Amino acid sequence: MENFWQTCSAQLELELTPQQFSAWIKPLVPLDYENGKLRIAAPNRFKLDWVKSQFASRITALASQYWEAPIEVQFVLNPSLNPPRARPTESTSTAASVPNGAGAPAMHPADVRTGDPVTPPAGNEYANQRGREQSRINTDLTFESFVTGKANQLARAAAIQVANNPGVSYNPLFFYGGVGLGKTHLIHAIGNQVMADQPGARIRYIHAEQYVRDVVTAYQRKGFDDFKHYYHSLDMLLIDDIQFFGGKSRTQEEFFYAFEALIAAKKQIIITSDTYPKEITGMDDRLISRFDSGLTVAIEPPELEMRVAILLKKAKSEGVTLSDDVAFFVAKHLRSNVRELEGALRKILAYSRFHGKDISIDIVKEALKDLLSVQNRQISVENIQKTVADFFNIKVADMYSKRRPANIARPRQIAMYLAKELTQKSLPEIGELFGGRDHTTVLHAVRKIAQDRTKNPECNHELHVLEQTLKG
Ligand SMILES: Nc1ncnc2c1ncn2[C@@H]1O[C@H](COP(=O)(O)OP(=O)(O)OP(=O)(O)O)[C@@H](O)[C@H]1O
Repeated sequence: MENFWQTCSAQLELELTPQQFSAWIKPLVPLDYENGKLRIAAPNRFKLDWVKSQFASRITALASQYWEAPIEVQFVLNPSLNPPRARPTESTSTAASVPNGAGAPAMHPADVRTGDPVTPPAGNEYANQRGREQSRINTDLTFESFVTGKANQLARAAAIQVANNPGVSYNPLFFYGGVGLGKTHLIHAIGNQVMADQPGARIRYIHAEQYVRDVVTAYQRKGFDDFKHYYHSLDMLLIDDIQFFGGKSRTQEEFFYAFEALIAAKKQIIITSDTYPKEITGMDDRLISRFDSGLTVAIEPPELEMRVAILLKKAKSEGVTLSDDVAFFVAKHLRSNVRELEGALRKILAYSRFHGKDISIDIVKEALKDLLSVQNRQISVENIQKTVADFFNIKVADMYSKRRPANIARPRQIAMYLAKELTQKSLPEIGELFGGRDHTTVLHAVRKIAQDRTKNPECNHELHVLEQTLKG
């Protein structure tokens, strides 16, 4: 029983973020195991419900693997583990002076990904966390832990510039790019540096969804004065995934006032979004034009070498040395984003530890079986041809035809480029699949589109949309 729990927690520690592990798994206590039934105690109802909904199936799978038999896992409440403490009530919280975050008694579990505290703070804990909570900066997300490559070097340079001269150089600074490419990481890195340089600065990181919730709360409590006072008096506002404001006019209006006040006072604003300002749907034009009034920088999906560097660095920070061939194998197969790479690495480490085997390509194939088969299934040249043809409204047959009008030739070149980027096929193989074309034709297409992509934001955006569609 004890042995099982040690193995199981070691495994989960690898699979989860440190915050998740210490918030949800560490407080659990295994009670007993009998006739295929395992009982695990959670310290309170909140944790019990969350663990049940999020981790029960994983713990059950690990238990079944350990005992090599189907196991029923029961989660029970064990209040003696942690006597109930008084939760902060609204009157003891700072809801009025600090919207949501610090004021809300219970943090939404979704905030785990943003690095916000995951447990509802109580009593002294609450008081101790206040300073950190008010900025919500995740101290792990720094420039040092951010790997740079072609895909993000411009964004990083702009971030460093702004961190060195907040409110002066580019205001607002607007980062856009697909999911899991490091936008959140980069804005926390700026926040961390400014906090270190100016410990008294009033900095606030907030996810746009939380900002929307704050507006709703202010509305319900008739607390807009406090809301305005708080946001308008910040020294730096970092707002993540602003596309969530789309279609929410009251939120946009409040944000507009905050934006104007902060910019006028030369306070730095940094914004991230999954797309560039003009493409955000349901966003007021006056906000769009303001978003674009400082510096707008894209973060691209990482190239192969950068993916390898990220894997090596992340493995090293877990105390594991990954061989180059393993890192290249993973990086070649998982191309979409850094979050996916991190998840894959966690799986590999957990798998190798659980089975007591060194990490090799075979172990990686086993550990990532599901992930790799999904990738292989999704991205075939045929799939790319169909997706690109649909996107440009041409016939799939035009992908193989000899016709060369521009409205067909360009989508065909784009499809060839994507085939090279997203599949393992060689240039001659791709040529063959595009109506028996020579490999030099494919090479020309790949180079041309790669070049266009760096020069033409419109083209880059099209490719971005296509890549996201293909990766599902
Ligand atoms: N260049 C990088 N170097 C090191 N780690 C990175 C890099 N880019 C991203 N990461 C890591 O990948 C994970 C996802 O990154 P992040 O949350 O910043 O993505 P995002 O672009 O904000 O995505 P979303 O749009 O989904 O919010 C994080 O754990 C982050 O630390």
